[in-house]
Amino acid sequence: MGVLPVPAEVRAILLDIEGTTTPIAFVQDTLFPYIKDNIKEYLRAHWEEEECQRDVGLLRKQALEDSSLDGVVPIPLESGSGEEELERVIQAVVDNVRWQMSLDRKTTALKQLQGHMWRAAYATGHVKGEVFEDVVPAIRKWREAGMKVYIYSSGSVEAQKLLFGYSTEGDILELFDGHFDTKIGPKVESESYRRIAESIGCATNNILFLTDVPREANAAEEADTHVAVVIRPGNAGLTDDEKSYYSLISSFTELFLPSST
Ligand SMILES: CSCCC(=O)C(=O)COP(=O)(O)O
Ligand SMILES: [Mg+2]
Repeated sequence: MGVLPVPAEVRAILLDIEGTTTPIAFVQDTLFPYIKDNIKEYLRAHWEEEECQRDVGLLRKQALEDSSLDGVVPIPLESGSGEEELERVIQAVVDNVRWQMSLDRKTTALKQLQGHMWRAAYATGHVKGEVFEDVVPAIRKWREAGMKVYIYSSGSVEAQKLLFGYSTEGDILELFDGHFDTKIGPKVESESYRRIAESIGCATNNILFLTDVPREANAAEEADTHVAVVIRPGNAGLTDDEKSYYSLISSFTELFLPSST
């Protein structure tokens, strides 16, 4: 096992979810199929609700922005009433969501709807959020050492709170000082890390960001944030250059805080 010393100026640890706190397989094989299998029924059941209409409105706007992309599915406005017309619009939403998911897009519109759909899956006990076994004990130790701990995931803040609120380790939301999603900006843009630092009330170099995705690490580093790339079972492989360039950890226990004993 390696040891990665955390620079003394780091005051906050910012965590990615998929591939970092949580197996990619849980997201790909449990969470995403739940959306694909249940979306049509969900839309039929919740269509009249304000939240559902807001989600559809966001998806429609995103589809317009995506209009130059290959395979995009536009979402028409309902013209008139009647079951057939409703089914036509719902089918367009279903096809749009399936198209976005086939490309693993991280649009806020898609992530908002997914977060709302997972609510029932977690609340009924159908799904429990998976976290790697080193995650909870390591975060507890970091917090005891005075470190702040935040989440930054493409999954919506609501989806993040469900995953950790209904996790295999119980409700572990108390471990986090705050949550960020794509509303602050995409994870592959350095400006997002500057905004996060501003929101936390620290400098970008007071933050250590842990992620499985080198493009995200690169964006954070451009903003002068410390980074380490996390290697977990099931994560995408790294190139030799990435392996030699980035600090790597395969467990949170490998982080060594200056004040740890
Ligand atoms: C918050 S659970 C859902 C995860 C998700 O939808 C996703 O896109 C994961 O992205 P991440 O930024 O955590 O790698
Ligand atoms: Mg990730």
